Amino acid sequence: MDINAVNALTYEEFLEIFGNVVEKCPIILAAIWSNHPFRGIADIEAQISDFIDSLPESGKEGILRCHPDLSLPAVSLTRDSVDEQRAAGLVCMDSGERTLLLELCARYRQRFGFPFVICARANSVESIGRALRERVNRERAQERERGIEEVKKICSLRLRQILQPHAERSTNTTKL
Ligand SMILES: NC(=O)N[C@H]1NC(=O)NC1=O
Repeated sequence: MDINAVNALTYEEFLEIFGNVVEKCPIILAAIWSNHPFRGIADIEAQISDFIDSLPESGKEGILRCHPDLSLPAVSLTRDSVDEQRAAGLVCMDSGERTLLLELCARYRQRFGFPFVICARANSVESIGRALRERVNRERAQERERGIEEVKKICSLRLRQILQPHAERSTNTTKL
């Protein structure tokens, strides 16, 4: 889909196609629709990023809370999340690795009050495990910002998946 096709969409169609580029936050896309026509993919991305940056801390934490924990059963995930977690190799983990990851995610959520968010497509089971062990010990403000950076990476790849579906993307399957 090119940018002219995007700009020709109705609001409802736009939301249907792009509504989940920030996980379960269609309101962000509903908001940036006010500024269309868009100049290109970078423009859409910048507008989403600016909108997120303009939110208070509670709003940013709200966005993080819309993300599922890694490694949950596929039935409770959006299609996008399932594909991303598969790309990182999270669906191939053995039960020991899964239990460890879930425990670390629970510890993180308990400490910060929002889930651990990382761009799965840019990582492997191994690097996700490493990042979790490191990030669980950080400060809340630091993790709020880091989580939002990861949300933006996820968003960028989801936008490219829609607008440039044939471009190459990284997939990793390394073990924990
Ligand atoms: N918790 C978390 O990081 N979730 C996600 N990461 C990603 O790339 N897709 C997700 O749903």
